[in-house]
Order: sequence, then structure tokens, then C-alpha cells
Amino acid sequence: MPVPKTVKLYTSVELPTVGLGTYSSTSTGQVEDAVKAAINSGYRHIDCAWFYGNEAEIGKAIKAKISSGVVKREDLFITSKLWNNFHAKSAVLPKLKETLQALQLEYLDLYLIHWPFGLKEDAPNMPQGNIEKYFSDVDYLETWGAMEEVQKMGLTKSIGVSNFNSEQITRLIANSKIKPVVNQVECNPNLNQKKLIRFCKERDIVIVGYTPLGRSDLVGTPGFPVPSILDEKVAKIARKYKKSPAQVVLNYLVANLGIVVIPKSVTPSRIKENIDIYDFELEAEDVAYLDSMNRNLRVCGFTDFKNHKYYAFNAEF
Ligand SMILES: NC(=O)C1=CN([C@@H]2O[C@H](COP(=O)(O)OP(=O)(O)OC[C@H]3O[C@@H](n4cnc5c(N)ncnc54)[C@H](OP(=O)(O)O)[C@@H]3O)[C@@H](O)[C@H]2O)C=CC1
Ligand SMILES: O=C1CO[C@H](CO)[C@@H](O)[C@@H]1O
Repeated sequence: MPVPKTVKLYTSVELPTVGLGTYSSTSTGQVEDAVKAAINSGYRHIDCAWFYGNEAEIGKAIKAKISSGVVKREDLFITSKLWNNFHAKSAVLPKLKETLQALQLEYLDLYLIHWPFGLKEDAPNMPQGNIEKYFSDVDYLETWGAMEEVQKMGLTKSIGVSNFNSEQITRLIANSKIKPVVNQVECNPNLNQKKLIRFCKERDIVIVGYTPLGRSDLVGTPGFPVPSILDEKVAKIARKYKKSPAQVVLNYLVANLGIVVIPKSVTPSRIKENIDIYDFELEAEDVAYLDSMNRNLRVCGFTDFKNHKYYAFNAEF
């Protein structure tokens, strides 16, 4: 199947099918350089989040590329996400303003609720150990109401969710005025999310797939699935097309599963490689092999939160 360069959100906005992931790019200057390299390589979609703690550096890179005339603001699609401690209605606007200030932007293209479950505002951002005492029971419908308000204020062009299951999406749509345009979830050959993709497509919701390369930096970490880009047969398929395993996997996700991908890299050669996926089509037997790799194994399972009222991954999809 041919690889589309953009997909239409139901608001008619075009979302580039490859964006740059920015999680864990935290050493000084690292993400600034990565974003500049990405824009130079043709990326126009950057995935950010308050939680990643690096939005000020991303802002510097975007500002530099706009000031030097390489891109205009309207050429870019910038996403950010509201973290779990800030689900209360009163916290949403201040947190979005903080993000906009760090990114040096007047508006976002997309603002997401990062996870459906909340934490108390004064809890650690990523609590460990006995974490139930930190859970908040703020309903994501309350959070969504505030997301609708910030969209109406023009601070973000569109709003969406991340890590929501099909039941939560159904409940959200039934109880809101504005529908989410995107559900950002983990998606790679180990977890191909076909049921959730079909469910969202039927409702005009685009799936943005995170951890598309299976987070190769976690290789060997007990409990984490081996990324498909390290599979021998995927390497053989890659040789057949004179492409890399990462390019084969990203091409498969965009062309064959119909999602948008946000691979993270801070390595200039990989940043280029990860967007160079538009010039080949996988044959049916190769697609079938990639389909067969699905194991429903998650890198980001967040199982410590499994007893939270709004934990998403107890449902089938
Ligand atoms: N909504 C959510 O809850 C979540 C959202 N995300 C978003 O999704 C993005 C991507 O997911 P992430 O978890 O970072 O994992 P990825 O699957 O993007 O893997 C990133 C790792 O793969 C390496 N890598 C990148 N390109 C290649 C390549 N061509 N060949 C081999 N290795 C490569 C990177 O190394 P290096 O950088 O050293 O080149 C890094 O170690 C995040 O950065 C974030 O923006 C991620 C998790 C959860
Ligand atoms: O966006 C994210 C990046 O990955 C983290 C876990 O490894 C998640 O906590 C978070 O949701």
C-alpha cells in the first residue's frame, strides 16, 4: 500500500503521518538540536508533553527555525499533553499556558489528555511504590470540559486524548460537545491495536502511534518486549527493499495499519531515516509477517495504576 504523507483530521486539518517524538530527550541541548535536525529533514509535526520537561528547549528550536525563515508557524503541527496531576477543571488553562510559554507559541495544533486517570495535584508526577494514596478521582469528563473551553479560547486548534480505551471514548463522545480528533496510543508490531484502530476510524478519530520502534533503548530490560526492529526476519525484509528495519516498521504502521507515527530520536542520521519511508510499498507476504508479530505486549502498560478507577488497559481494547 502507498504511504500517505498526511491524514485528514475530521476538522479538515492535515496531520503529517510522521512526527518527531521528544520523550527522554533531556540532556542539555539534545532536544533543541533534534528538533532543528528534524525540521531541516522535512518534519512538520512535533510531539511534546509537559511531563517530558523539555518544552522550553523545543520552543527555542522552533523559534530559531521560524526566525531564520525555514518554516512558518502555520507549516508546523505541534502537539502537547496535559499531565495526570492537572485533571481538575481549574488546572487545565494554567497548565496549557505554561506549555505555550515554554514552547514560545500563541497556540497549539493539538492538546491531549495524556492519560485518562488522574493524580492529586501535589502528588509526585510519576509516583512509585504504594501509589494508590496519590490517585485522584477527577473524572476525565470534567477535564474534557476544560479542554473544550481552551479550544474555544483559540489556545489550541484541536483537542484529543491519549491512552483511552474504546469504552472511555464512547463515554466521552456521549457526554461532550467536541469530539476528540486523535487518540494517541502505543502501537507497533508487538501491539498492533487493530481493534482500537478500527473502532476509532469508525468515529473519525485518528490513531497516533507512540513507541512505534518499540523503544530500543529498553532492550534487555526485564518485562519489556523485544522491539520488532531487532527481529531477524524484519532485518531480512529491510534488505529486500534496501531500507532499514525501522523504515520497514514505520512504513507498515502508516501504510498498512493507517496510523500516524511519532518515532523519537536524537541521532541526526536516524531522524532523517525515520521520515524517509514514502518511497516503497511492502508486498503482501511481508505485511502478513509483520501482522503475525502481534502479541499484545505493551512497553507503557502503567500496571501500577491498574486499580485506578479510570485505568484503561483492563478492557480488551
Ligand atoms: N502518549 C503517551 O503516553 C506516550 C507518548 N510517547 C511519545 O511517542 C514518542 C516515541 O516513543 P518512544 O517511547 O520514545 O519510543 P520509540 O519507539 O520512538 O523509540 C525510541 C528509541 O529508538 C531509538 N531509535 C530511533 N530511531 C531509530 C532507528 N532508526 N533505528 C534504531 N533505533 C532508533 C532511539 O534512539 P536515539 O534517540 O538514541 O536515536 C530511542 O532509543 C515519544 O518520544 C513521545 O513523544 C511515548 C510514550 C508514551
Ligand atoms: O509519554 C510518556 C512517555 O513514556 C513514559 C513511560 O515510559 C510515559 O509515562 C509517558 O506517558
